[in-house]
Amino acid sequence: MHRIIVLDSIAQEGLDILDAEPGVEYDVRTGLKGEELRQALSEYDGAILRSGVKITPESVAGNTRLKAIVRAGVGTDNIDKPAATRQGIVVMNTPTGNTVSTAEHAFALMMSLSRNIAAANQSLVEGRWDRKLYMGSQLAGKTLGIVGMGRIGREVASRAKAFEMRVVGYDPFLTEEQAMKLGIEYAATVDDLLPQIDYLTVHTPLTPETTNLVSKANLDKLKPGVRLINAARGGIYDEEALLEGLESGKIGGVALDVFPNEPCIDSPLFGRPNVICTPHLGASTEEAQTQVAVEGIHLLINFLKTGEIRHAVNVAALDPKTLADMKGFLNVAHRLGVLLAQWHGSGISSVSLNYRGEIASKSTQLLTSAFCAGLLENALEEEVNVINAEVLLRDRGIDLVAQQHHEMGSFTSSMTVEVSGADRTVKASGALLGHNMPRLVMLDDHRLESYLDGKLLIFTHADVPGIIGRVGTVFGQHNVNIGQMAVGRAGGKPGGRAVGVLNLDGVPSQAALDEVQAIEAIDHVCVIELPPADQLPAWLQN
Ligand SMILES: NC(=O)c1ccc[n+]([C@@H]2O[C@H](COP(=O)([O-])OP(=O)(O)OC[C@H]3O[C@@H](n4cnc5c(N)ncnc54)[C@H](O)[C@@H]3O)[C@@H](O)[C@H]2O)c1
Ligand SMILES: O=C(O)[C@H](O)COP(=O)(O)O
Repeated sequence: MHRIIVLDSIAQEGLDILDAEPGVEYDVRTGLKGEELRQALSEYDGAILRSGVKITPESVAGNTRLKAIVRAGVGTDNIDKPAATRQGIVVMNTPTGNTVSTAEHAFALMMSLSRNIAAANQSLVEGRWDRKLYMGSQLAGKTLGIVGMGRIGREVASRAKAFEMRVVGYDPFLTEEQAMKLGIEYAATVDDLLPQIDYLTVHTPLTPETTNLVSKANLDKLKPGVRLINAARGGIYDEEALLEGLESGKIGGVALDVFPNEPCIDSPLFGRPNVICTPHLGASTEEAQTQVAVEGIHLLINFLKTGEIRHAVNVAALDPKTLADMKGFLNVAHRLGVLLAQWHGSGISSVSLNYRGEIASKSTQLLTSAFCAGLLENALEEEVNVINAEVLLRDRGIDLVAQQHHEMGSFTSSMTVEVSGADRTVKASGALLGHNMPRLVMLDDHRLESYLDGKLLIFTHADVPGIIGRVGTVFGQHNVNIGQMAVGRAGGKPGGRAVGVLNLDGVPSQAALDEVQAIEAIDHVCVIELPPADQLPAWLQN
């Protein structure tokens, strides 16, 4: 049974899907924070929320159950993504469900500002008929600056064009050619855009670059009387600068839907002339809420039931077909990680992965994560999976490089991993037989073909006659059955170094290992425990 917690109020249509979904149960628990939120999250497999809940590092600390957090909306700035990633939790959003509603809200704010709708309404409510006081300004013929030409920015632009406005856009990913196609003018920088415009609307996330995009320092770049709209994130305009600009008359009006700290019920901007504020209502339409709730719930259910990852903001996407297609090789990658962690031992400082053949054109990023999960999983207290493995590895100062080679080697697909550190470098290659038979096909420079499961005894030795027989005799005497055996020679040539890999049915006693180690041609003996053949890591079990 997958358990889901709904942390914010979402549309009933989303809850209806949960009600009808077999194998899923859910609770709606809104208003949680602090320890109560941490405790609650540890009891569920998935969570869905809007902007009203803050997921901090403390909220997910020690959580070994939660696998996914879905934001029914766009901005995931209320979720500490590095903390979620470290905890192995996928964070997904619903990027398109509220685009049009938010664009319309930005537009509504712009129109309300230009025609004093809110203040004029209030004057009537208060019993005044102030026609002269509320002289407005027409949008047609005016210039609108849009910073952030993503989904919402583009919808605002197309509406502004319909209102016969001249539109100038800036976005680091907007090219002159794209601007032309959108029927807008291109600005190379925000500074180029600011002096030209009568209205400014921002549709970017809050980042170091967009914080205080309008500030006291650049007020003088604006045209007198400019009207500013923000339905993106609080903090993109410096509120002190807005106050100063309104005071001096440099700014003709301000409309805000978002605030640096929400909920915000007290601000020096509230109630001022030429200021309209709404309590983060951009996405609050029935249509948008239905879409984000339905999409968000589907994202959660699909992830929990099939492992499909869509619209993740902290990990690469993974559709069910790719997952099914790569399952066998993910298993190879994971087992190589478990093997090399033990074959190398402590002190790993770098990992280099090489993918060869058909697999090189697939999602090698995911294979790398699967390898890292295997490499770390027995060393770390916390749960390691494909979401957090790479971050946890890099956190430990381990360098990671991966390369793809599309030409085939001896196998249709293979991967080779070299692990170094503490004056030791070890190497292993893995391949897949059929759909689900992982094989070790090279260990250090020794070619071989060994199973990649269960208890292995690996021993390196001089390539001289009699070694295999003597090792077999030792295990026979100690009553440890050998299930399978593979041997390989360095460079494939006789008379040099060689390696033996035995699949054992039981763990050999120390006495048995000592006897093997005492065989003079043998220099290194190591017992390695891999998952049984039919056991997949939890993150690969869907
Ligand atoms: N008020 C609301 O209720 C509401 C609703 C939905 C979205 N939002 C917010 O609106 C914003 C935009 O949403 P979207 O769906 O259009 O996102 P989006 O990802 O489609 O677009 C964001 C755009 O911002 C651009 N950008 C990033 N840094 C920039 C910079 N320094 N200067 C200029 N452009 C920059 C990106 O290149 C991208 O094109 C987000 O912050 C989102 O959280 C608010
Ligand atoms: O980023 C978003 O999607 C908006 O800010 C909407 O937030 P909400 O879902 O809390 O209304």
